[in-house]
Amino acid sequence: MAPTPSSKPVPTQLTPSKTPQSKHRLHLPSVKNTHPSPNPTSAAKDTPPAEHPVEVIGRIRDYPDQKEKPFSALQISSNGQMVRVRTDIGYRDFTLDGVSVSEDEDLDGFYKKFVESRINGVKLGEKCTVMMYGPTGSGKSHTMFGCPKQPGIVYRALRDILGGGDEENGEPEGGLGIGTFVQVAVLEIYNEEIYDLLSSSSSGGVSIGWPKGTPSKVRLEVMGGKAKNATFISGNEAGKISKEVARVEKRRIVKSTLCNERSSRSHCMIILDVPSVGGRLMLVDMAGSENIEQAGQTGFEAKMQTAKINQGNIALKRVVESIANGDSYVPFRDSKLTMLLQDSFEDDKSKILMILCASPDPKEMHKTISTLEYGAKAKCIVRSTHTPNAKDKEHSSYTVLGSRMAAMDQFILKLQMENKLKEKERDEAHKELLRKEKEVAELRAKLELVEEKKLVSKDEEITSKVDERTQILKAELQKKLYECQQMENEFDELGRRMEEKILQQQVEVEMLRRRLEEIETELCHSTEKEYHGVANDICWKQLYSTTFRNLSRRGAGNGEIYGLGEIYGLGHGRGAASS
Ligand SMILES: Nc1ncnc2c1ncn2[C@@H]1O[C@H](COP(=O)(O)OP(=O)(O)OP(=O)(O)O)[C@@H](O)[C@H]1O
Repeated sequence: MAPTPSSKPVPTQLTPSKTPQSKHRLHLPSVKNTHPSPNPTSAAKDTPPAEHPVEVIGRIRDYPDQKEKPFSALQISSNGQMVRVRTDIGYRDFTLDGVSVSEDEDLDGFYKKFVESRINGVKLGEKCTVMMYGPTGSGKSHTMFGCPKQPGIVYRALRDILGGGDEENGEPEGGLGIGTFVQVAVLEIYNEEIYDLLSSSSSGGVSIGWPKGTPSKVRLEVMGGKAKNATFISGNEAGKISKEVARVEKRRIVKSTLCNERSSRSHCMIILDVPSVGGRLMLVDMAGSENIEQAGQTGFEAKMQTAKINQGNIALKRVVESIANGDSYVPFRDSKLTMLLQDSFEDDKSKILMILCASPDPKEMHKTISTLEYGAKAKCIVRSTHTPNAKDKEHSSYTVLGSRMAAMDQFILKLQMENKLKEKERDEAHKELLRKEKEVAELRAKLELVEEKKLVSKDEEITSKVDERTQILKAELQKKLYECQQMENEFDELGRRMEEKILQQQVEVEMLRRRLEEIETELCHSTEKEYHGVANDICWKQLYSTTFRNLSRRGAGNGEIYGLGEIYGLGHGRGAASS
């Protein structure tokens, strides 16, 4: 565990400097660190041992210009718990829980010495808030986020909680770099508004100080000390979550001031939850605590901005003072920053590690003194378990009730406003619904129309197909009829020609028969004659029988046409017959 004022006694003797090379080291008589409460009533005899929930560590940055180092305005006691600030008229000493000089102790050493034990506590279920406080350019963001060579608290804490590998050496621990499951939210508080840096909404947000086309930031409200509806990234891979945090951290609003070329104009809050054990780590990089003139801000708007940025710092200062003074009312509601930090101060299980950043430059002396004064006040915060007397009780309950009522009034007012907004949203949603319903009805009607048209066109299609088919069939029928007609005509022609032939043959046969008769008659006449009769008779009889044999064998009955020559056996072919 990191040293706490109550747990680590401060040596009363001078101790030799362990790091003689440091020009900040000084042999100072150590002050007994008794943490006297500024409220004398709380220092009663029977008061139980007080707990100091705020541990204050000083971190002195390097000289901005390494070549021309001015004489340091700061000196650190050998026990590393006291800072002496040299002023023109003397010096002022501040006792803290630890002081680290960047020149002697790099970020790794600083983390291991003052932060690591807190992070280990979170892994076991503790709640811890680490906040960076100091003027602009004093090294708050450097300590919190680091630089390419040295990762800052944020990335070291992520690696330690998630159990990732040694990224510096490029070696994953356990080979995978995977560990405890965490949920991380990244918020920005600018101009008294909370923005969700993880949200990538492209609408409904605002994009201030951010190039066109990049997703705008989403504004959040505080509800019950927490940012309502904040986006979380969750997982167990340190590398992935670190990359995402580094990416969105760049979305913070920065501006060049006299004191810092890239000055954070907003407070940045990284909230890391370890759900398995109920641990919570809040890392807060606050905007510079400079005043308007020192920041070199000119113009009404710029001054107003710086004033608003300072509102968080001033409110936190008042909160610290109120708690340290033991006031019954603590003005947490004075700024968004303090509203979100209320749990860190009020939850008995929560611890705060306040890192005061300061420059050794004598020109920054006044800012350094103011920062250290603030730290000294924070160190005075005690959490006692004392039981107040009746009068105290009555007074405090009256004040508490009053403040609670005021807070409730504010809450009711806010709820009423939210209600009105919701009603407006509901009305708009209703109107939208009606509009959509109308659209749906119109679309339905259109659909029905299209379907009807489809049906009609289907009928038409069928009819046209039937017509087409009918036409084809008709054409085929016509063709067949024509062919039949042709065949009939041919048949008729053939029949007619056959009849003609038969007729012709009958005529020829008749002629032949008559000729035969004539021949027979002639033959009969000739029988009466003596000599000539026998031979001729035989000859004509032979001719007669041959002719009739031929006729009966190849007669006109088979459709063939023969000439007379052929019938008489005198020659072949039609030519012969016709001649
Ligand atoms: N210990 C250090 N070693 C080296 N450089 C440092 C150290 N501390 C701060 N710086 C450098 O000084 C410059 C200002 O530091 P940084 O931005 O961290 O200041 P800051 O306190 O966060 O200022 P602001 O409030 O304006 O944002 C940066 O360029 C940073 O890298």
